[in-house]
Amino acid sequence: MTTPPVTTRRPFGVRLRAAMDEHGPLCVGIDPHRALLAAWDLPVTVAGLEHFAMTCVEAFAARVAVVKPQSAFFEVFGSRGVAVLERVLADLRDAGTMTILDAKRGDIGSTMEAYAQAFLSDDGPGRADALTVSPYLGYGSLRPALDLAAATGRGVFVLALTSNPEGPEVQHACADGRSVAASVVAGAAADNAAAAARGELGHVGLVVGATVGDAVSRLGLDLTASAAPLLAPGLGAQGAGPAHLRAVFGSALGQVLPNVSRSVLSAGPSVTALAGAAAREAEAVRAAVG
Ligand SMILES: O=C(O)c1cc(=O)[nH]c(=O)n1[C@@H]1O[C@H](COP(=O)(O)O)[C@@H](O)[C@H]1O
Repeated sequence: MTTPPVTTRRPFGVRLRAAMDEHGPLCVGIDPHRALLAAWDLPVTVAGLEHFAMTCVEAFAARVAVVKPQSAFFEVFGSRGVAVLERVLADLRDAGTMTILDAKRGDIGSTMEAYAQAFLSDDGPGRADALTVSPYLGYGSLRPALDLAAATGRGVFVLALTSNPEGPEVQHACADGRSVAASVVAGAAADNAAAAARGELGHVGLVVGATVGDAVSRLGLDLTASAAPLLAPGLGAQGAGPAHLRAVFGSALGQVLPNVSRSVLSAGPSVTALAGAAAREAEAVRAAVG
């Protein structure tokens, strides 16, 4: 049996709550789409990627609660792109800004252990404050990531109701009288029980898109009791707005961390314009969830 690491870092949910209170509950994505590189007059090369990503770091570090780099847009450039991603994470860490690495990992437990080491351990090269993970090999297969996150003061965001139109065919499906999404929420609630008892957010977050309409109530998901931070993508480019949040999340509104990527990034390449767009979005979501 391996000895769990000892951390002096405060629990993820506590740190996230403090960041949301300080800056407003907003996560800004760094998603260097080819079209955005072109719109910023940058070449679709590693140098263009690096310029884009470092401009985002300058604009958002110490200004927003959380920054979420999307791994795919770095991986597409190969190992040099991944090196840029690691620099983004390191610079945000140095600035004291929380990060969610959006890599949506999920595999059998023994492989999940390696993903956990890579992204959630204190010496992982791609370490972030939290990692997005996919539960479709079974919630329990995520155990190495769930436990290492807890031990190192980090978190995970487990896909529950994703923002894309194809999600419901899997996530609304029922077995033994409950939906797949409900079983994911139940798993998070069990892992967050101690934090819930302290009145804190837990280390196991859930992804619930701002685009899912009435699915939370229709499927009977008790998000409030789960004490899960709720990452809510879908604002802006995917059609949802801050005004949709109340209807989607109801009494769990205080746990919601909305994400925006393209709609803020399209304000670039000016650092001032990017920071301004993020500040306006943070104000809009604070007003909507407050
Ligand atoms: O896990 C995610 O962040 C995520 C889950 C989901 O259900 N939907 C979703 O859009 N995302 C991510 O959130 C970001 C949304 O980007 P925009 O649509 O440009 O705001 C992308 O990086 C997506 O990969």
